[in-house]
Amino acid sequence: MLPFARVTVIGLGLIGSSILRAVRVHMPTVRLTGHDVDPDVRQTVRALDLCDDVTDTAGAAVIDADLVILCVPVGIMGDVAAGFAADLPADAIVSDVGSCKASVQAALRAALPGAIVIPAHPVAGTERSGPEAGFSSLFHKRYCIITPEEGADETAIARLESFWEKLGADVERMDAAHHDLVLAVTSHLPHLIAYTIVGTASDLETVTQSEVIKYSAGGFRDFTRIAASDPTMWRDVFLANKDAVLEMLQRFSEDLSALQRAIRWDKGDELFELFSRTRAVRRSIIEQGQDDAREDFGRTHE
Ligand SMILES: NC(=O)c1ccc[n+]([C@@H]2O[C@H](COP(=O)([O-])OP(=O)(O)OC[C@H]3O[C@@H](n4cnc5c(N)ncnc54)[C@H](O)[C@@H]3O)[C@@H](O)[C@H]2O)c1
Ligand SMILES: O=C(O)C(=O)C[C@]1(C(=O)O)C=C[C@@H](O)C=C1
Repeated sequence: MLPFARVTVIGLGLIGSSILRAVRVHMPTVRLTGHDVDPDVRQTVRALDLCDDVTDTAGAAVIDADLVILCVPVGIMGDVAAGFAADLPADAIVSDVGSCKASVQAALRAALPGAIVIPAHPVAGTERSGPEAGFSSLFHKRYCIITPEEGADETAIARLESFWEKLGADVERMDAAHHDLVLAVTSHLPHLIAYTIVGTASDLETVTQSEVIKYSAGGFRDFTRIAASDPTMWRDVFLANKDAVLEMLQRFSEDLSALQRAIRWDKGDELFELFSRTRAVRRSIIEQGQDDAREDFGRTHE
């Protein structure tokens, strides 16, 4: 049995359009409605025929929905929800895909008093954005973390879990604050480091006469992929998950200083020990099969 018959997606970029495509593949009888604030995006989604209806307002998109998923940048989730609050059916479940959860949860709760809100985060994405960047297998074998508030309706949680499982995701539950700490180190800090290193290299271009870009090989290239990620999305994530990111950044800075000291004082054994530990982390990720989907993605889309 299908968990929902009428699904509305608000924000039709990479993640929103991937959800539409995945629902079409895995639950083809579901009626899909989409809305995006950008008329060009709405036009593209219509041309790609990704859903049954594309509406010009958020209110019109939610009016007969039984699941509404917000796929907009985390900094505007609350405003977008407030914009459709008056049109939301009382029994509709509202969810989101935001990359951090505590602040989004609070914003949705404030914008939609009395509504059934079950936040979620599919831990799957790419550096690309917009409706043309989406693809139906994005969530396949990737985690989707659901962060229900204490006391949230178990039936609603189970329906949302079933929805994500049907899209191919492995669903886990987590407390929102814990989610934000974990993702600060596994996702947000790596993006911050990539933005920094590519920014530093590009500042150095005048000194190195463009050789940084010219000779950029494997390592730097990998960083440039991450550093090409959407500026609006990531500005919002860092501001919305400020406390957890700053805490992880503090730890990272201390570890970087220790590494700096080890290099200065020729402590080769310390460097070797760290690099051996990090190699083991990579191996255990591969052994758990966590990297397969990403490698498939790279082959298809680069
Ligand atoms: N990109 C990733 O790797 C990734 C992964 C998991 C979760 N997320 C989360 O998914 C959400 C969307 O990210 P994305 O990568 O799809 O971004 P995107 O830029 O591809 O799409 C966002 C869409 O939201 C629309 N939008 C902006 N303001 C709006 C408004 N007021 N009303 C309606 N639509 C509006 C934009 O026009 C755009 O089409 C973010 O919250 C992000 O944190 C992203
Ligand atoms: O692969 C990428 O490009 C991503 O950045 C995806 C990624 C991640 O950091 O893993 C980015 C943000 C999300 O909220 C979830 C997934």
